[in-house]
Amino acid sequence: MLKKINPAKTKAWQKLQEHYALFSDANSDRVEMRELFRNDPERFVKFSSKFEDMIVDYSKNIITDETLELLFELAEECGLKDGIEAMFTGEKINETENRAVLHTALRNRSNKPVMVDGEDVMPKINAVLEQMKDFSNRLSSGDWRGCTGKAITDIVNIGIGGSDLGPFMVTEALKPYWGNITPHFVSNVDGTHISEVLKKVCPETTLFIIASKTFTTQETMTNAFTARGWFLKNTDGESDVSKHFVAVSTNREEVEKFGIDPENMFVFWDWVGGRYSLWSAIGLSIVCTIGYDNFIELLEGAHAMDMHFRETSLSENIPAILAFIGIWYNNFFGAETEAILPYDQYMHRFAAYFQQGNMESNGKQVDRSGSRVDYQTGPIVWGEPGTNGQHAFYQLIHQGTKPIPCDFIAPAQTHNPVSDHHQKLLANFFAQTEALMMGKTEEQVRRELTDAGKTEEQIKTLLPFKVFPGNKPTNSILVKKITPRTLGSLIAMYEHKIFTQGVIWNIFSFDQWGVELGKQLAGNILPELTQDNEIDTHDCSTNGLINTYKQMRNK
Ligand SMILES: O=P(O)(O)OC[C@H]1O[C@@H](O)[C@@H](O)[C@@H](O)[C@@H]1O
Repeated sequence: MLKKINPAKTKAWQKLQEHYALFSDANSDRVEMRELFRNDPERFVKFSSKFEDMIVDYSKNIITDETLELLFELAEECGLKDGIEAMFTGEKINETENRAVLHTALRNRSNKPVMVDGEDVMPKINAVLEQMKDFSNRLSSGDWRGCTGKAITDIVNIGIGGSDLGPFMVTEALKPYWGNITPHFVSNVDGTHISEVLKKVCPETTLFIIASKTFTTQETMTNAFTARGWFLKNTDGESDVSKHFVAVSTNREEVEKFGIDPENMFVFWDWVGGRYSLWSAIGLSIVCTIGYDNFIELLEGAHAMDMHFRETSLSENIPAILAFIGIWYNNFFGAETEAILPYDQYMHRFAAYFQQGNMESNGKQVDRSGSRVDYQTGPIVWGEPGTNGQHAFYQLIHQGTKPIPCDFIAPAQTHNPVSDHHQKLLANFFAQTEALMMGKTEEQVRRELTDAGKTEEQIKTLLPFKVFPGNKPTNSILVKKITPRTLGSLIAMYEHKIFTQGVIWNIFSFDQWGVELGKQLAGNILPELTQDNEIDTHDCSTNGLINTYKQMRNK
């Protein structure tokens, strides 16, 4: 089990707090990155790690050897190493749901046994993989026929949260690997989402994958029933449903109730968390889109990162180091957010994916003993692909008042070598991380303005606005190319970063009770919306909004 240690009460935490004074804004002699770089030409070599075709450069952080040493001490005091073993060996570390956490078993390509409740889970994982392989081969070869004998050309994954974000992000990131099946994704209960997707597909050649761990999620079931209604309206009869609807779930009973043949059901298990489920049967839409072999490459890449995370000492451990640096800013510099900035258009959903990964996992205020924490936990995670972000929100990162550590991610090789686009893209990547670190001093600005022929008066007026403080931290993650394997490693790297932080913050990262309340209340309100009568069962704001909505919808 994970230890229950208040990180803020550890010796390392106290030392980190003292150490922070060196870098604090309150210290007029503070140590800044510019100086650290000036004093150590080896800083890049020292503070970067290679992993297969990936390099993670964390040298542009406000850290010294001592900072990392203290963070390693913190991790040791909090029992990180034992925690990692507990997760990999199937201990029920998701205590509030009494579940193991074994997304790593789903990509355990060594096939060594992983035991849960005395049972090796590998045979059943492999059996589902075979079923996914067979199914996707039948789809792409045209062996699986729709109701009028035509081959399937489009799949629609209906799911939400973990049953949508992972497959959507991965299929987008790996678009260059698509075969002859086009994927579509419907998640939002807003009827616009399904309506727009249904406009693009033809019932005879479309297969719906209803993806839901519980098979009770309101949004997914509503969209699934709408899809079934649309399909039946446009074809002839109930019997055809089996050729056009398959399910991915842990809940056989509900799948059968919906009318999906259990033969067409792909199972997974309660030890797969929703937001960690793309490696399970939830990845069916990925398999159908990029092919089974590429999906296996994705699993292989993740497995390689798993091994690295499990077996490498903390001082060389990439996910752990990223986690420690995150804690450093979150808990000592008071950073509230982190940006993930992929310089790769195909990865445009990567930040959104890890927004859920991070915020649902570590958005917790109660520690593992059930007490309110007295320190900050999970950061707000956000981001957009470069260079679009540069023209939108980088201003605040450069010159705003909030510290925002950023991860820059880019491939050295593009799938679309169009003239010099990629060099321009990467020039921006490198320039931004350099500018964020170096900033622009008063002296530089003064020289520039003098060279531009400005008067002393003009220089004085403009100077404060044109100075960049710099000292803004970034991690740079450069991969050779975005392949299924590299993507698998990248995702696993961030997953383990989240895990590491959760262990140290002494919170449970694998439950999500916080999403329940809204669901419950929506369930109470829905029947109140069916009639036009005035409602007075809530607070005056909620009553007022509901009653105004009822008036508006009728006029
Ligand atoms: O896969 P199902 O059960 O439909 O859940 C979909 C999503 O629901 C949300 O409320 C969260 O709990 C997510 O973690 C989950 O991925």
